[in-house]
Amino acid sequence: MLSYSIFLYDLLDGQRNIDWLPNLILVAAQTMMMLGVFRFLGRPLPRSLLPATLLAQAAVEYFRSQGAPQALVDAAYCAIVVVLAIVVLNILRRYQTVGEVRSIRLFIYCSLLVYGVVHVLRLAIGVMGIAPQIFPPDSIPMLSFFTGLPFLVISLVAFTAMSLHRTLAQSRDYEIAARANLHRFEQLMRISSAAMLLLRKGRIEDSNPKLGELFGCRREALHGLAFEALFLPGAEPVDPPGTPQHCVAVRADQSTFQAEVVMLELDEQQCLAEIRDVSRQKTLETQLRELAHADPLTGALNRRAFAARFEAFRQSFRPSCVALLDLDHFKRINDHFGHDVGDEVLITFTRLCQAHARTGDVFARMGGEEFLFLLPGCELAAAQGFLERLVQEMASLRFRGLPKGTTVSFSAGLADCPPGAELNAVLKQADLALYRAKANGRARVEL
Ligand SMILES: Nc1nc2c(ncn2[C@@H]2O[C@H](COP(=O)(O)OP(=O)(O)OP(=O)(O)O)[C@@H](O)[C@H]2O)c(=O)[nH]1
Repeated sequence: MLSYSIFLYDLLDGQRNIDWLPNLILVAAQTMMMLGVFRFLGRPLPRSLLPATLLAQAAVEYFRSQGAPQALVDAAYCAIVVVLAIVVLNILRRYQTVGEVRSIRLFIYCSLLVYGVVHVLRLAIGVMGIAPQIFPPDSIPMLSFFTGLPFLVISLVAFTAMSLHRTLAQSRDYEIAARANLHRFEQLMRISSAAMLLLRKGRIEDSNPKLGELFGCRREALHGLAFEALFLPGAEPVDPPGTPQHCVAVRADQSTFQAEVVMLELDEQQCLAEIRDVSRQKTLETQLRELAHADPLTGALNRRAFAARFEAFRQSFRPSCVALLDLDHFKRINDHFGHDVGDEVLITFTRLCQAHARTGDVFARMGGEEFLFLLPGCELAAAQGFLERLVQEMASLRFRGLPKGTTVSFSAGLADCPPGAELNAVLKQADLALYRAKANGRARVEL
C-alpha cells in the first residue's frame, strides 16, 4: 500500500526518480505471489510479515527524502524483495508434496532462486557501482525488470498450476470419501431390520429393500407415492414429532400390520422415515398383559384383575351382586384321586361358569377352590336363581379322572353390592353367606 501511494505521489508530482513502472509491476507481482503462496498452502499470512515490509519500505523512503542516493534506495528495495523471496522459498521447502506436484514445486523453486539472485546482483551493482559503463545507474532498475520479472511471472504461473493440481487432487479425495460414505450408508440401509424411506414433500423418493419386504411388493412401485398412503386412514403418522408413533400399515394385499414409525426432518422439503413391523411385539405385549391378569391353571381372571374390574364397575353406580363360590369337599378329591384330577375339576368348573356367564358378568378364581362372580345390574333374587341353576348343572356334570357317577358340588354365598360399596366389605358379606351355605349342608346358595 505504501509503495503504491509513493508511486502515485511521484507520478502526480512529475518525478521520475524511482522508475515507477518497473517497481509498480514488481511490487504488484510480489504481492500476488505472497498472497498466492499462503493461500495455496492454506496458511494465514504471518502477522509480522506485512508490518515488517511496510516498516522497511517506510525507512527506505525516509532515507530517500533525506537525500540518499537513488542506487542505495534501489538496493534497499532489492534487499526487501530478496528477503521476501527467501521467506517464500523457505515455506515451499517445508511443504510436503507428492508426484507431479513435486516437479512443479522444483520449477517454482528454481524460478524464485533465479529471481532472488538477480536482485542480489542488482543490489550489489547498485551499492558498489560495479562496471558503471555496463550498468549505468539508470539501467539498474531495468535489470530486475527484464531479467528478474520473467522468472517471477514463471513462478506465478507454476503456482497457479500447482493450485489447480491441488484442487483436482482434493476433489478426487472428496469423491473417494463421498463414494465410501455412500457405500457405507447403502450397506447400513441394506442390513437394517426396518424400512428406511427418504421423503420429499411428503412423497416417497427413495427407500431400502426392506420397504418392499414389509409391504409385500416391489419397493420401486411405492416410490412417488404419498407417505400416508402406506397407512390406514386415521391411523397414519402425524408430522415428524421425532418420537416413535404407532400406526396401522396396509400391505399391497390390503392386509394390515402394526407399525412403529419414527420420522426425522432433514430440511423444509425432505424427511427421513423408519417403519418397523411391531405386530409380533404387540401380540406378545397383549399376551403378557393377559397373563398378568389371568389365573395360570384355569385361565379365569385372577383376584387382582377381579378387583380392578370391580373398581371400574363401582364408578358406574349400577346395583349388582357378588357371589363367592367354593367347591365342596374338594380336599377329598385331591386326596382320593390326586392333584391332577383336582386340577381337572377346577378347570371344568371354570368352563361351566364361563359358559353360563352373561356378557358383562365377571368371573374370577379367588384362589384354591374358591371363585368369584360379579353380576352387574342383577337383583339378589335373579342372582340366586342363576347360581342355583349352576348348582343343578354341576350335579349332572362329568369330570375327567373321576369314576362314573361321582358328582362334585359347590356352595355359594351371595352378597348385595350397592353403588360405591367397598370390595372387602362385600366379600365379607359373601363369605358369611358361604359359611351358612356350608353349614346348611353344602350344594346350595345362601344370601
Ligand atoms: N388340585 C388342586 N388342589 C388345590 C388347588 N388349590 C388348593 N387346592 C386344594 O383344595 C383343598 C381345599 O380344602 P379345604 O380348604 O379343606 O376345603 P374343602 O375340602 O373343599 O372343604 P369345604 O370347603 O369345607 O367343603 C386343599 O386340599 C388344597 O390343597 C389347586 O390349584 N389344585
